[in-house]
Amino acid sequence: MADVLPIGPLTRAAFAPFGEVLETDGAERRIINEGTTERFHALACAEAERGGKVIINLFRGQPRPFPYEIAMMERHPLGSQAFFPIDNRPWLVVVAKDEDGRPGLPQAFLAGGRQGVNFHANVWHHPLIAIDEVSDFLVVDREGEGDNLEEADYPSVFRIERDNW
Ligand SMILES: NC(=O)N[C@@H](O)C(=O)O
Ligand code: NI
Repeated sequence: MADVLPIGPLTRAAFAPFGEVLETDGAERRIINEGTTERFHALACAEAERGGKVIINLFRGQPRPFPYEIAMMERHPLGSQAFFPIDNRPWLVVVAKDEDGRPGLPQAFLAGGRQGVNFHANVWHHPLIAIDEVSDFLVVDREGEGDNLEEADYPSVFRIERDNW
């Protein structure tokens, strides 16, 4: 019987061990362009180790079927990876602490439609989980030499129920 994962709200404090939450609340706000624009400054810094370059992508995520099974995690040792939803729809973020080179217990967060995340380099996370509809995301991550993808399967799956948030 798969363990059902609790799903918590995405907050800066809860997500701090894994990276930053990208949102306007609590951000450094600068008024620019003769007062016509608010700049929410430096929400996170992109990392691109070993001479890699930071690239900007669009991801179009197919909605995951629920109940959804978390059976694996991945991480990017050489760079960070940031996701920001374009369609203003909620999505799921699943991360885990490292335990001797393997992902520990998954931690699931429900992200709002105006909340993004920046996974720090080498942080275990599940690949993009879109909910209910095809969803587009702006993604900032690293391109360059070296193997920037490490994957790990869990010995048993964890389940995410649709009515669990
Ligand atoms: N593979 C890829 O570019 N995407 C994953 O890293 C992901 O976290 O979705
Ligand atoms: Ni990734």
